[in-house]
Amino acid sequence: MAKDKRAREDKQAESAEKRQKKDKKEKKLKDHKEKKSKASKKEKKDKKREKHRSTDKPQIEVDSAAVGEFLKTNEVEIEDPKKTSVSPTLSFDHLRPLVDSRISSHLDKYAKPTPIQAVVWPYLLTGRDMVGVAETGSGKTMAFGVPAVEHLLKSDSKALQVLIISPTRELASQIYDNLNELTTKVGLECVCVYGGVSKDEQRRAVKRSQCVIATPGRLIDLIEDGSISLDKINYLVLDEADRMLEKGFEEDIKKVMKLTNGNRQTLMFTATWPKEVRELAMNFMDKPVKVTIGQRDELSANKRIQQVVEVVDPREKEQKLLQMLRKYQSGAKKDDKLLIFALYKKEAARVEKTLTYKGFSVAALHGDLNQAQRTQALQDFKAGKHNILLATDVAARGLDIPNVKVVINLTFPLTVEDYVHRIGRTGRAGQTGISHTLFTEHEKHLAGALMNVLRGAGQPVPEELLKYGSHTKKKTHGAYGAFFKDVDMTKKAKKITFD
Ligand SMILES: Nc1ncnc2c1ncn2[C@@H]1O[C@H](COP(=O)(O)OP(=O)(O)OP(=O)(O)O)[C@@H](O)[C@H]1O
Repeated sequence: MAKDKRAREDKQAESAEKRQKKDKKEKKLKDHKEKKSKASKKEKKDKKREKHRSTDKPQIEVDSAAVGEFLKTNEVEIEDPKKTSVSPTLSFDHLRPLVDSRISSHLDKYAKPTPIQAVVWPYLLTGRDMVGVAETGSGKTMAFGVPAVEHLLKSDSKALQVLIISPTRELASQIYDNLNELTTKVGLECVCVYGGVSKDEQRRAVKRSQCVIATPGRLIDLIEDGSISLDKINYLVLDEADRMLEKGFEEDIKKVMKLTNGNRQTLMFTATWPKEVRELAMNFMDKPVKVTIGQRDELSANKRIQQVVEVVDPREKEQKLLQMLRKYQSGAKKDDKLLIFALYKKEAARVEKTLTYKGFSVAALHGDLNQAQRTQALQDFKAGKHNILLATDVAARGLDIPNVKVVINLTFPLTVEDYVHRIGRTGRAGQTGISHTLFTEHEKHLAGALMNVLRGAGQPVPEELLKYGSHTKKKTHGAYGAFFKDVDMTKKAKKITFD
């Protein structure tokens, strides 16, 4: 009996083992099939993506010696994991065969592409993901804007496909103005979506647009109330990308990215690209080309800006400010445009009052003002109605205000990246400019990083700055992202309102 039982058990064990082996084999086969089908789906997707993006017009042969010279003089660095061979569009003649004639004719107002435009256009027009780093005022808006419009023209769909995200309302509005000229010309529509103003018109415009320029807060509001859908977005730009990836915006960006088309082309543009945000950036891109103009991976300022740094006692700052204003707006320079940066909203409001009282013509731009006041201040400064603008870091990035001759840093910003952006409001599009910075012991932890920027741009380092040593406090991921954030002031207060 026992023998029979054991034999039965042996048989059962044997068939269980056989079944297990069979299951294993079947699972392996199934996995293999799934993998294969996934790979072929991806291949098809990639092919479709390339086909959709690639240009079929013949490219003009570019003189390789001229290209070599161009890359060298402009200190161009290109890191391309796919090692694609493309020639920069050194002139608009090189661009013309690659884009719709209405786009190239729109650019006729310029003599030639700026270096960042020349290098990134050929890559972007073939659908590559991109990190583009180039100095302030070097034409990055059109660097991503021209391929965006060409991308839309190549598409058969009239759906919302291009999304450009910016950290501030004023910058979103400026990008909109730039792109709207171009999209109107080619029969497409753009919409600008930002907080502080009514949503109704934005909702209506979204319905008929192919391109949206947005600040993250209002964009998410419109997504949540069902007024905007991102599932067809297949060309996405983060302008001021390092700021957009900082704490404060990071979660919003992650949310937005998830809702866009998985097949999307992703672009990140900025003048400063700190190491702290690079890893996060890579999560959103597929083998991006990285183009750097004149930076060599270091934080660097526009070399056409003369940088003056004065180390002062914090109590002397306002006195010094008055001296500077007299100096920079004297005689023939009396109508020169001057931008003063404060760090805090209250500080900006107080100094504006003092200067107005002393007879200066000042406009103010900071987060304690409502959107209408902010827009008016910027407009008045641009139009020359006021020749001084007193602002917080809401105006530090991206704003392209013609003829700002001098930038004054009354209070040093929280990071040296912000310093580079602030002073970059002058010396734009090939012009020169002056920045004058008051530096106090409160900022001594930034002295080392500031000295590096000064040296990198061939600017003098004041003796008094040296006394703080070259100690550089490492920038933390959330250093300023949490400090500045545009919030919708029409919304009930459920978020903390930063400047
Ligand atoms: N090819 C060109 N030639 C001359 N000027 C140009 C060209 N392309 C753009 N510009 C002008 O250069 C100025 C600066 O451009 P833009 O605002 O795009 O700079 P940016 O690189 O984005 O600067 P920031 O880093 O401060 O945001 C604008 O006034 C723009 O009209």
